Amino acid sequence: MPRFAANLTMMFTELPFLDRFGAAAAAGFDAVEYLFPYDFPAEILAERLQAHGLTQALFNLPPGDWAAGDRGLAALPDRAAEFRASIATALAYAEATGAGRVHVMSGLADRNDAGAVRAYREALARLSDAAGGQGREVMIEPINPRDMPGYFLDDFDFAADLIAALDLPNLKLQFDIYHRQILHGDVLTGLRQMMPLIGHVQVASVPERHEPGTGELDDIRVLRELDALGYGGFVGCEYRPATGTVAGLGWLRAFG
Ligand SMILES: O=C(O)C(=O)[C@@H](O)CO
Ligand SMILES: [Mg+2]
Repeated sequence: MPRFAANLTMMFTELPFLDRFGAAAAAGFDAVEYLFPYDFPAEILAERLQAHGLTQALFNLPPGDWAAGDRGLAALPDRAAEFRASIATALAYAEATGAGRVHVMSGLADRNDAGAVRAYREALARLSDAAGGQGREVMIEPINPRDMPGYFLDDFDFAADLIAALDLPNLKLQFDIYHRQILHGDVLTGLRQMMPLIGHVQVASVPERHEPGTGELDDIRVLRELDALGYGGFVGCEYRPATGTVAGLGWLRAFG
């Protein structure tokens, strides 16, 4: 059975960020993920994790200036120096929090631009090498253009082909079921084909991005397939609760 990680960027938003750790543990989670840890000292986050017996499943590298519209740096040739600096920042947080994997966002760029593709490949090789030295994995995640217009990595096959071509032992696919359904559909076949490449899974209903099982797809059936495929990693609950976070956790009971 996969282990479910509460996504503290989207869940428990009724509470201040640092209080979400305890709330997630009280709700039965033993792992958490979130977009970015950088607003808080790493030691404070580590203390929250330890106090509540939580595992840090994943977080993202610094994405550039999010408020100004940046959505990652990896495929941006003119931001390469900033990207290199962001590796050290992210890995210091990963070490302090014990996160076994980090997600690197590509940025907004044209996937048909050879310069962007070259920068992306170089960035992934550099990051994977640095993270691998600490025993950590690196995730890349295709994101749908409705949520993130202009995002470079917007195709699962492109991501899978790139991972295969780069052949880096710790570079993996972040398979977000929500993005997969919007981008391509054919979710079960995608999972079956790409399972050897998958290092992290996330789930939300389509199209509202609410609790699993409340949208157009039988998310519970999809999650059971993960089990059948022998997936033993984390599933990040990256959804916006429709009403309250705890009130909306009924779907988790299907998994005991
Ligand atoms: O949006 C998603 O889906 C994510 O997993 C984030 O890490 C990137 O915005
Ligand atoms: Mg996601």
